[in-house]
Amino acid sequence: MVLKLAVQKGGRLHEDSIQLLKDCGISVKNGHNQLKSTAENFPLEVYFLRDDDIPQYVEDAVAHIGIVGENVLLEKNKQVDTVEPLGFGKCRLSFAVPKGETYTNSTYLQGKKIATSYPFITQQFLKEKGIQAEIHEISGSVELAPSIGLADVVCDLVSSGSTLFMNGLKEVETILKSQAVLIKNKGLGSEQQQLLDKLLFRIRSVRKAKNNKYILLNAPNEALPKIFELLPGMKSPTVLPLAETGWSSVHSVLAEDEFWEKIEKLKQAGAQGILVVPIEKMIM
Ligand SMILES: Nc1ncnc2c1ncn2[C@@H]1O[C@H](COP(=O)(O)OP(=O)(O)OP(=O)(O)O)[C@@H](O)[C@H]1O
Ligand SMILES: O=P(O)(O)OC[C@H]1O[C@H](OP(=O)(O)OP(=O)(O)O)[C@H](O)[C@@H]1O
Ligand SMILES: [Mg+2]
Repeated sequence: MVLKLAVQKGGRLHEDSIQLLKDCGISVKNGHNQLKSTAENFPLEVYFLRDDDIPQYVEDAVAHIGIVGENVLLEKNKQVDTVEPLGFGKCRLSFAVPKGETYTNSTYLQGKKIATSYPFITQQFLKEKGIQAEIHEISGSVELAPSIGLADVVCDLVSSGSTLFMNGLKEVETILKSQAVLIKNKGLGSEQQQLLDKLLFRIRSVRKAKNNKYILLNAPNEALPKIFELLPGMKSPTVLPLAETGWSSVHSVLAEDEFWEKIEKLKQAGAQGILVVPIEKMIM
């Protein structure tokens, strides 16, 4: 019994997908042009595919699970379950217009010609807003469309915005925020579900660890109550006496997103010699 996983063959999600497996202790070798690989130390078979095909493969149970962007998942509109967001491949699907244009709201799009690789999502948005527009589907280099007279507007993926900028366009409306997600077939057997649960446990431990830091600091004992308030830790902070009397070392875990704010407050409360180290795995 193996779990079959579909990942992107190349492109934006490939490396992060393989790295995630690696962080989960699963090594997958994929040589050049190799489209299938078996993990060495987990009952996992990996298929390397165009991302567009992944939802269909998972719906059909050719692959039990897959890693794909939410943008592709929504566009393909297949019957699969989303299991877990994976925190990479973050981007948004937005309308963009030539930078000299004035766009106040979506009524601007009425009667316009829109170039996109996401005709289904774009059409849904227009329908919700009651707008009639012409959608011109193209599979790549969408940002070029206005400058060569193919369209008035584009609806495409944006991350840093540099592709839009380089093509004289400006982002005017975001219709979807996306990241890579783990999807699964709706009718998984119990053995595959068990393997998926095992994999998911590892993925969650890895992701939790990435979102947290281990913090060590020294503080005078009278500052400890204030410091405990700032550092609840996984259960409660670890406190060890320092060789110098009246001082302690405090160890705890801190969420990445509240990191800088907390560090300031800890310093104000009397913390010194603060060390922050990455956590490799975090099992709750
Ligand atoms: N600029 C970006 N920053 C971050 N994530 C992105 C960016 N562009 C795309 N993505 C995400 O990565 C996914 C794959 O993007 P990529 O450009 O590699 O797709 P593709 O060219 O369609 O590849 P394929 O050859 O597999 O069809 C997208 O569907 C999206 O979820
Ligand atoms: O806002 P930015 O950071 O510039 O990123 C946006 C660009 O990234 C993606 O294309 P990608 O570079 O993956 O090439 P592709 O269109 O050939 O897949 C997307 O289709 C945009 O063109
Ligand atoms: Mg694709």
